[in-house]
Amino acid sequence: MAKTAQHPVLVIMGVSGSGKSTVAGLLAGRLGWDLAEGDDLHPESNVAKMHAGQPLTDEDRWPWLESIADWIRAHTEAGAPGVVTCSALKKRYRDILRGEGVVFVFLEGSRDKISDRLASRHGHFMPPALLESQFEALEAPTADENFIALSVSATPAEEAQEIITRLNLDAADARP
Ligand SMILES: Nc1ncnc2c1ncn2[C@@H]1O[C@H](COP(=O)(O)OP(=O)(O)OP(=O)(O)O)[C@@H](O)[C@H]1O
Ligand SMILES: O=C(O)[C@H](O)[C@@H](O)[C@H](O)[C@H](O)CO
Repeated sequence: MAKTAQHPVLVIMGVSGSGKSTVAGLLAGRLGWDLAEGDDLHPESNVAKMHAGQPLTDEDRWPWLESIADWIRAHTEAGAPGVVTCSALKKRYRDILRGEGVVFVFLEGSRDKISDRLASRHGHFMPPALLESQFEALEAPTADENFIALSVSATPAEEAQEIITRLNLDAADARP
C-alpha cells in the first residue's frame, strides 16, 4: 500500500494516451492542488522530435525529468501538495523524481485500449504511432516504489475518485 504524506505530490504516470492529463486535471481541481503538465516542461527539441514521429532517447529525457523534479521538490520542500503528469516510463526516470512525499499513480491499460483512445484524440503533438515505443520503454513500478496502479477502464471521474479514496486524499487535504 502506498504511503501518503501530509502534503503529497502525485506523479500521474503511464504511456501516452493512458489518460494522465485528463485525470490529473480532475484531481487537482477536486483537491484544489497545484497542477503541472509534464508535456509543457519538455524542451522544444523534444516536442519537435515526437511530433516528427521519433521516440525520445534517455538523453532527450534527462533535462525534462530534471525540470519535473525541480517542480516536485519546490512543492515538497514548501509543504504544498500538487499533481504532475509525467510518463515516467522507466525506473531510472522515476529515481530522479522520487523523494519524501512523492507518490506515483500508474495508469495501466492494454495497447488496444490506449491505441483506440489515441486514434480518436486530435490536436496533440504526440503521434499514435509512437505508442509501441512507449510500451517498449515501459517498466511498471515494483513493490519497492511508493505507488498505486489503476486500470484505465473506468471513466475519468471514477478514476479520480478511486485515487482520492485509495490514497485517503480527502483526509490528507483536511490535515492542518
Ligand atoms: N478514463 C477515460 N475514459 C475514456 N477516455 C479517456 C479517459 N481518460 C482519458 N481519455 C481520453 O483519452 C485520450 C488520452 O487522454 P490524455 O490526453 O489525458 O492522456 P495522456 O496520458 O495525458 O497522454 P499524453 O501523454 O500523450 O499527453 C484523450 O482523448 C482523453 O479524452
Ligand atoms: O517519455 C516520453 O516519451 C514522453 O514524455 C511522452 O510520453 C510525452 O511526454 C507524452 O506523454 C506525450 O504526450
